[in-house]
Amino acid sequence: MRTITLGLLGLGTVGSGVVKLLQAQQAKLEQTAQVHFHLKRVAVAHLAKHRNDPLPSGTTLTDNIDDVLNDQDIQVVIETMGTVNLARDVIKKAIYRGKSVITANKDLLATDGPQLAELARFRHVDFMYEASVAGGIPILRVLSNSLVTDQINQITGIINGTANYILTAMSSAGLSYQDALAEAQEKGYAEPDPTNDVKGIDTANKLSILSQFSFGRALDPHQLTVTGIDQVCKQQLAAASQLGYAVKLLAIARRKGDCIFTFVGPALLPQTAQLAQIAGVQNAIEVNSNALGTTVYTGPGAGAEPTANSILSDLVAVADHIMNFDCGKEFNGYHNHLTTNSINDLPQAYLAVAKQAPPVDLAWQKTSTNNDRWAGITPTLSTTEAAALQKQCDYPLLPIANSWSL
Ligand SMILES: NC(=O)C1=CN([C@@H]2O[C@H](COP(=O)(O)OP(=O)(O)OC[C@H]3O[C@@H](n4cnc5c(N)ncnc54)[C@H](OP(=O)(O)O)[C@@H]3O)[C@@H](O)[C@H]2O)C=CC1
Ligand SMILES: N[C@@H](CC=O)C(=O)O
Repeated sequence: MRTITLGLLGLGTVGSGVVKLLQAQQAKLEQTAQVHFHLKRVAVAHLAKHRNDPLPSGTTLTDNIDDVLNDQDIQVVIETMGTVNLARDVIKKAIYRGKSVITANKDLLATDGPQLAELARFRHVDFMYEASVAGGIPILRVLSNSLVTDQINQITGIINGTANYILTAMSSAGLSYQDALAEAQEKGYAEPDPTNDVKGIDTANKLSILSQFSFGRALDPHQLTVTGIDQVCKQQLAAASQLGYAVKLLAIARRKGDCIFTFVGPALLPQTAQLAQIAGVQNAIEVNSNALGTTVYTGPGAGAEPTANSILSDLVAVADHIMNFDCGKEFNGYHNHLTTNSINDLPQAYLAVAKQAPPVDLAWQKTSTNNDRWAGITPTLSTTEAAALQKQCDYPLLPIANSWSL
């Protein structure tokens, strides 16, 4: 059996998951791919750090990334370090040296994905990143393979495990925001710096990748209007629940003609909606398309083994291409010229929470009181009307998902 030699960059939550699963599923992997995988080198930042699991025999640990890049035996580099600038440099070098690359680094993909994909195509190597969106859910392959002949109209996702874990823990277990975040960090769901998780930036980065696979157009995350969950408080969650809604950090991209309308932020879903049931670290992506109608893909959105599983599914695909001298095809070769717009600018309904009752001239659909606070679901408001109402509320207005008309 032929051997494919691997190099791994990073041995944290995801990297150690890769090593563990590679060992545990070695026999099945080798039978499926008809290849023996040899993990030759693993690069880390801190050589002396205590590691729970020993590396397989024949694998060496280094704190010099060049040991991996300069090793001519290594055909596939798996990048699980994170960071943008260092990872970009390293991945470019690996590609230039004829190595295929697998990464879970959505921050890098959101900024440099198209350029790196182009470079890999030019150098006839593979560049794959199934694990970059929704951890263990194989959503990118579903979009690029299974739905290739379907026309996608809208994708709606809960695609940050940390944020969903925090919102669930705050609303169901009554945890404080800080305690819920600490739990998500301890379980390895959060990024080393969780700012991107809680501020919606990680969600925006993943939506950019999903949009590329759904509509052939990656989004520029810097041009998206993005709101996080760091301002969502228990009073809003309780009010939403009393009124029959759940608050979720949603990513939405909807195609209308030649435009993609986007939304990234906390929003209310009716408690009966399928996405409202997604709890803890689970993620979900609802796809609305012409041929299939509505399909929903759910699973763990973060964590060592789910993410490693997605990385190793990429490895099987890369191995197949190496064996068949067929590397260099784009992971998703669909490209379209589309403009973008923000759903936030459309008239929509909101959850408003205020100390005093709101102006009586608005036809409130539902109201309730919550301790000393008043809460209600507004009718559809223009952005000007919403801004005026916001001045009377002590918490940010939260939009009702899909109340906008497009
Ligand atoms: N955690 C998750 O559930 C998911 C994470 N991802 C992505 O996967 C990537 C890794 O995340 P995660 O495993 O959580 O991160 P961790 O912080 O747990 O691990 C990072 C690893 O990279 C190593 N590293 C950092 N800098 C360098 C360097 N300069 N040279 C060599 N090694 C270095 C660290 O070494 P050392 O151990 O010595 O400190 C560590 O082993 C990120 O891009 C993240 O966004 C994607 C999906 C899910
Ligand atoms: N921090 C991320 C990890 C996976 O991408 C998350 O919580 O979803």
